[in-house]
Amino acid sequence: MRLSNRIEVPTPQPASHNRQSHHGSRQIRYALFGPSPLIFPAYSYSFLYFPHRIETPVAGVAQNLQSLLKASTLPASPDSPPMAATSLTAPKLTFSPTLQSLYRNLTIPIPLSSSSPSFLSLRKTLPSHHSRSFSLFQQPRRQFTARADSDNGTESPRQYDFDLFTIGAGSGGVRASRFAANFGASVAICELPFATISSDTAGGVGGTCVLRGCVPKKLLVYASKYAHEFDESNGFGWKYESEPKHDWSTLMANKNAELQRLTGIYKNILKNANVSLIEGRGKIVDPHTVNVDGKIYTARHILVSVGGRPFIPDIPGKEYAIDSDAALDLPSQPKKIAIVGGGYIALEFAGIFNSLKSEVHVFIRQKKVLRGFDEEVRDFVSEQMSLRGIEFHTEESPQAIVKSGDGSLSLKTNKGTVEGFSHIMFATGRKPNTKKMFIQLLVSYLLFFSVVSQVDEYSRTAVPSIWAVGDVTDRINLTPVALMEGMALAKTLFKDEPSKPDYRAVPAAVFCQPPIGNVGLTEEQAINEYGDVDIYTSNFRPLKATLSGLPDRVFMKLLVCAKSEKVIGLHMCGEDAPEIVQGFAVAIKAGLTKADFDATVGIHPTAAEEFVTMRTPTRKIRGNPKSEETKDQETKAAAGV
Ligand SMILES: NC(=O)C1=CN([C@@H]2O[C@H](COP(=O)(O)OP(=O)(O)OC[C@H]3O[C@@H](n4cnc5c(N)ncnc54)[C@H](OP(=O)(O)O)[C@@H]3O)[C@@H](O)[C@H]2O)C=CC1
Ligand SMILES: N[C@@H](CCC(=O)N[C@@H](CSSC[C@H](NC(=O)CC[C@H](N)C(=O)O)C(=O)NCC(=O)O)C(=O)NCC(=O)O)C(=O)O
Repeated sequence: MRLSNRIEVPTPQPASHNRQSHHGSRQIRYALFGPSPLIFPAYSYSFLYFPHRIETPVAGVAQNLQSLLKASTLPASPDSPPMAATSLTAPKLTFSPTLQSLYRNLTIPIPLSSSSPSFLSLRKTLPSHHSRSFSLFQQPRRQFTARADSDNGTESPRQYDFDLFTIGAGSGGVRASRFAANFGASVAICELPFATISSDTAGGVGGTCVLRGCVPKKLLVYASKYAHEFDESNGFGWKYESEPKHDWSTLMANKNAELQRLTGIYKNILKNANVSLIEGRGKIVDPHTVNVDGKIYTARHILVSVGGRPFIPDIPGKEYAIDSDAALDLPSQPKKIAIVGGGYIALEFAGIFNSLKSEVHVFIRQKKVLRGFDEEVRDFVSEQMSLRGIEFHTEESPQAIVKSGDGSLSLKTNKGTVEGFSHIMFATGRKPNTKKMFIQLLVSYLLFFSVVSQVDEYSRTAVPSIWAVGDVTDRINLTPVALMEGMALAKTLFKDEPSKPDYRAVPAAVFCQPPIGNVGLTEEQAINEYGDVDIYTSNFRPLKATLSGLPDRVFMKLLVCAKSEKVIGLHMCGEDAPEIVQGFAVAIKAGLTKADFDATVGIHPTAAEEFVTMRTPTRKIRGNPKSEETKDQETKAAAGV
């Protein structure tokens, strides 16, 4: 699509509304419901306004607001980028009673009237050294005069340095930026310099997936899986003169070289897409301004795609613990490791270290691993992992880590103390990486409470010009989902095609050993949602295990809605599960029925063929005792009986 010289923000419309085309500002009125600071966007065409007095209990924020007011008296830079010809009034925010009362409790009165320096007037008043950075990005690309919001329904054109400024060059940020640029927008993206371990000063183009998550993790999974394959090979006649040995430092060096290559590739992807890459930490100054290490950039839209960082609970001795960033880049392989947590990351690393012959203990605070997964899969995977030598400590919560004189670590839990660890890893979830991007001034205040993680269906935050995608938001934290969100946002903003990411039937995998793949509902969810569900399961010894002699098994499960006969959930734990489930996810997404599965010829001999040859339900769940009778009647009626 082409962009005219005047960009209009395609304002997402709720499904029930017809999209309206008009020249006035399309605004979102935010309503705060109840005491919770969740902000729900309610679409309307009224203007947003700032309250006349803003007081804040957050000293830092108040100070920032005061500094802004002070800074606004600085003389305008002679080389400032061209400002809009028409002077602009502040955008107006309509605050709900809850937010208004929040503000009433603030302590320092700060006048913000229409005549006060506003976010939009700030740009004129920046010191010259800030503005100079602009010239770096005066590339020979099309200049767009974006429309600015005004408070009388007429439009005042305003120029920004960029149409889109993205903070964070991970999967979601890169995807949104490069497609926005493809659609004709001028785009900049900022990211911290590369390092294998993230910190307040290091990150790298590529983000979590490429540098500290999916990709290096999968490389370590590949490395470790050989051990199981060596074990399997004996039964097939392979003999080794000596036990194969693994060299951890070779793996780390090769993995890090690949990460260097990939971060370079991602820089090139951005360059080729005409996206300006700015190295440094981005902070939002106001709804249209980003500060990157002291340089100021304005943008019609700001995208927050800063991802997440590992979270370690605050217990004594936590400084001795490592997180997944460190675990991916250890100088030496752990001899004996405790892994706290029973989620994706915990199980994947347990598999890696166990296969590489470290002694692995997993501490989970519940009875089972993988909360939220299908119950049978949860049981099956922990049985299989235990058979491979991992020791699970259930219902044990970490209380402290103690370092002994010999350097070894002990983990104290509610049930006792386990000693002698070379490493203790916490895989206890991840938190949005917003701590240091704060984001000064009122915006930070709003974002702090509404949190970037609370976005609407189009990824819009509480501030209309600020958007967020990927792990920083509280949605499904998976790379392909961030890619989908980034792409949808680029279409919404720059392709005149308002697009909502579709979270139905998102397939997922856990690369533990054996791995898990799933798509659709768990048994529990299926029964809650549909009541009457036919459950097909298969728990079998795969062909490979017959000669390998290893106790490996495979578990597969199909959930079928008894009424519609659609397959509404598909689960597998066993070799190649992620590869197999990716294909079947198409069938689930397309809403195919059990009859469609049955009509598909299997590929023999494969594990995957089981999914099309499960003939008899293992059990039928009937929430409504009459439903079977009703179904029979419907079938008879349809058949004209
Ligand atoms: N293959 C993939 O696609 C991968 C995806 N990811 C993504 O990254 C996200 C983060 O992964 P991960 O860190 O494993 O997070 P998860 O949310 O998957 O798991 C966190 C685990 O830590 C436990 N836990 C949390 N707090 C504490 C505590 N204070 N004490 C003890 N245990 C605690 C949780 O227990 P409880 O259940 O009791 O809350 C849970 O078992 C995942 O949700 C996923 O979206 C990560 C890796 C791979
Ligand atoms: N799936 C294959 C390929 C893996 C792959 O996609 N490798 C990525 C690196 S990490 S993966 C990083 C991730 N890419 C993807 O997830 C690609 C997914 C899919 N191909 C798609 O287009 O949607 C991402 O952050 N994308 C941002 C964006 O695309 O805007 C790559 O770029 N390789 C180039 C090379 O090796 O030379 C495999 O497992 O072997």
